[in-house]
Amino acid sequence: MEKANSAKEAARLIEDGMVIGIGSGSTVEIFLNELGKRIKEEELEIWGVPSSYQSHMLAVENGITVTDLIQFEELDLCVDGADQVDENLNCIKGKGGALLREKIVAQAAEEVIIIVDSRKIVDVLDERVPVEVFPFAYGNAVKEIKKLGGEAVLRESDRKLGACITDNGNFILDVDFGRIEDPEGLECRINCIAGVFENGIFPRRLIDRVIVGTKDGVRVLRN
Ligand SMILES: O=C(CO)[C@H](O)[C@H](O)COP(=O)(O)O
Repeated sequence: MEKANSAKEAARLIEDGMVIGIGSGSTVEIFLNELGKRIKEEELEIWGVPSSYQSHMLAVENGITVTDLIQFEELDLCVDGADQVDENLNCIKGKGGALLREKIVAQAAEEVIIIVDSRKIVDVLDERVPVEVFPFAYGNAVKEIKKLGGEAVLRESDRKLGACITDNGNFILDVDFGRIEDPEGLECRINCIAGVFENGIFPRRLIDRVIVGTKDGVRVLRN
């Protein structure tokens, strides 16, 4: 499986004593399970700041000492998945609804590594952009996003009635902007809307390396 190849390669890069940012999603889950095997076999001590309850629980299960950005203001490395990546290393993230904390741990890290399978690489980003919004700001945020050329849809929960609520108690809007020619500019414009906490555009300035899983191994894109 392609994503397993990228996750395993990232797990090999972790060194004893590192403090890492932990993204979220199914590829990160494979990464954590692989890292867990190394922690057990090689008796490594790894500290981690998880970006969601999902990765928090997986980190604990795999022997990572969970910590936070109060204890450490800088992380050695951050490993995370993505929903789309262009050849310049701009990414869209947030299908799992964890984008706010994911962007915080990415910014706190000295190096950010994205792990994906090859189907996620595109010429120009065009995936819907998740935007985490304070519920009180919902209607105004939809209107302001329209002015930026986006059609916003409230993400609904498939397990209960109504809105999907993030780990931080907020709404997620999934926004169709069509082709995104200026990811960095759009990222900033969305974040200027009152009540928006963060959005899923992770521009290339945040990303150092993308490990793309292929059928036979990996291909590495560097910034
Ligand atoms: O951004 C994310 C969660 O908020 C995930 O990293 C992204 O959705 C990729 O997930 P997966 O590895 O399951 O395809």
